[in-house]
Amino acid sequence: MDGAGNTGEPAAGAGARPVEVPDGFVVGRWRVTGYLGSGSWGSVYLGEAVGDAAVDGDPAEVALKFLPPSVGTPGRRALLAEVVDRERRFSESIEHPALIRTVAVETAESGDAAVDGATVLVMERGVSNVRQLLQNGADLGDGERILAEVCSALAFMHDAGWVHGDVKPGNVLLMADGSARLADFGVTTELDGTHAYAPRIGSSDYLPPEWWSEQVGEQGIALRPTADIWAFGILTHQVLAGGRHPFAGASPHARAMSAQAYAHTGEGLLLDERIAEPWRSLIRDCLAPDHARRGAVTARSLAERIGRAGGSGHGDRSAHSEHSEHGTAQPTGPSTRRRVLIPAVAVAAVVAIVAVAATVLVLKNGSQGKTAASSPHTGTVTGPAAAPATGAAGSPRSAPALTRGELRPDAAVPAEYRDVISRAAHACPTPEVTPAMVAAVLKVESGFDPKFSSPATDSYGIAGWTPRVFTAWAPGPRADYMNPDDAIMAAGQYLCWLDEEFIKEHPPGDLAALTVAAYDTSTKAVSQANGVPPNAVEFTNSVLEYAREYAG
Ligand SMILES: Nc1ncnc2c1ncn2[C@@H]1O[C@H](COP(=O)(O)OP(=O)(O)OP(=O)(O)O)[C@@H](O)[C@H]1O
Repeated sequence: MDGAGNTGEPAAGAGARPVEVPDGFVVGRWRVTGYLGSGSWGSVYLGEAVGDAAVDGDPAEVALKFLPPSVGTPGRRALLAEVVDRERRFSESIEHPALIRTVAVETAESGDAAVDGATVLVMERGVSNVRQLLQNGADLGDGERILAEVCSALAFMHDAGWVHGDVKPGNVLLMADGSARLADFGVTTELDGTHAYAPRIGSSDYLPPEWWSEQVGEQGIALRPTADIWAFGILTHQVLAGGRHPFAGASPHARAMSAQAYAHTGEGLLLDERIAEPWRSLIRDCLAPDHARRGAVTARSLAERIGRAGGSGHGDRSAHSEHSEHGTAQPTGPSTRRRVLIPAVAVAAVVAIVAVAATVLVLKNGSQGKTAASSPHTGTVTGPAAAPATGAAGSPRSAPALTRGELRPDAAVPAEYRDVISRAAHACPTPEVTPAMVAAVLKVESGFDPKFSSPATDSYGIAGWTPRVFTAWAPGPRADYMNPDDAIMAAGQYLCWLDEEFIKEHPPGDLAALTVAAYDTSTKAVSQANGVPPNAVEFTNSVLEYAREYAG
């Protein structure tokens, strides 16, 4: 299905709310009056100002985003703290008519243990978002103007030295007056030179191809304005083509693979025939396959092109009438709490509907392997790693038995994990990722111990996940690496991705072995070693041996 099927974000409102807040709950000068929806990190509620506590400039209605104080695993808590901090820093720094304004940041304190300590972002309230409109099949007749507004916000952010990092239809809110505003600044980050760094979080349908192979350093992954440009290209295509994504695939993961294939071959960009020039050429430029070529396309230049194409928004909203004619960020008068910076390209008016949503949160292990440090298997392997891997680059023995590796009924694989191991492997279309391979990885990683914990290597649970890496492959926003089902499904997905990468690249050597080696180290390490890197030989051989033993 064109529209709803591939906006890359799950249906709204499904599942438990990360933060349950009762109607009537008061935080700061706001009272909760209803529920709007939940995302990966928190829940958003409708709010109104409490009696005469409202101060000048407060909107009558607000959206209250509750970000929980301390839930989940240590890794998830750390990531959440970072998301909160980024939202706060950005909101307190800049303002623009096409950026959702954060009116206040509060901390919930009421004696309700489930809510107390939550950070609450008090925001202007949107009445709908572009994802909902596309999923509902609404006519986005005014799509060009919405795009103009989003682009003006991006140009402003980039000019002021910020990268949004999560541009997608669900983060383009539509206001009661019809105007569009960009929201959700949990990944937003300030540039330091040409780069900024962010946690490796994103919505896979909107991530540029190079994102998947970036190094993850101490500060996170490098994020450049070109990532926003790519995402804007995808967004533009979807807005102008009834929600259709420009890369083929039935899932966000598959479409991300298509985008990466396109980055290698230059083929596979499927522009919808409904889209007219000059929009087609604008999308093509935004979706230049590599960062370097995309670097020539600035959000400011796009805003100007859109203006020439007739999609430009114009007219100022009264509350934001102090503009720099040339788009140079500049502080205005005695702003109460925030530096107020306004750009040249302003905004206009549109549509509406209401609903809720949740987002795909993806994080991938690029160059560091599944664990940020070395795997915990060394010294714990009791399996028959007899014949060591050989060859200059540690090329392992081939593993013919792996390619049809269902689990033998008498294999020493705990019964309670067989079903999920099988599901995890069969979710992968490649022949190398089999139940036997997945089971063997678990055996070597943890000995099938769901409570496995190795703080020294930052790896935990049955699959030995490093928490921040797990987030990328987690089967859902609330998945837990200590939960065997979640950990095993994520391990299967990660193995699958690695195998698909090698299938595309055709490196020399046995694909199963390379996949296992990359699982322990990284695709980059395997490429550089032109085979199994020396430090992955023991792990790889152990896994292959167990896989043969387990295979029927
Ligand atoms: N300022 C707002 N006004 C109205 N609705 C909002 C506002 N901010 C968020 N929402 C809605 O609340 C829901 C949850 O939003 P939130 O930003 O937490 O998550 P998301 O963007 O859907 O997902 P993720 O956090 O995974 O990116 C969404 O339906 C979103 O449209």
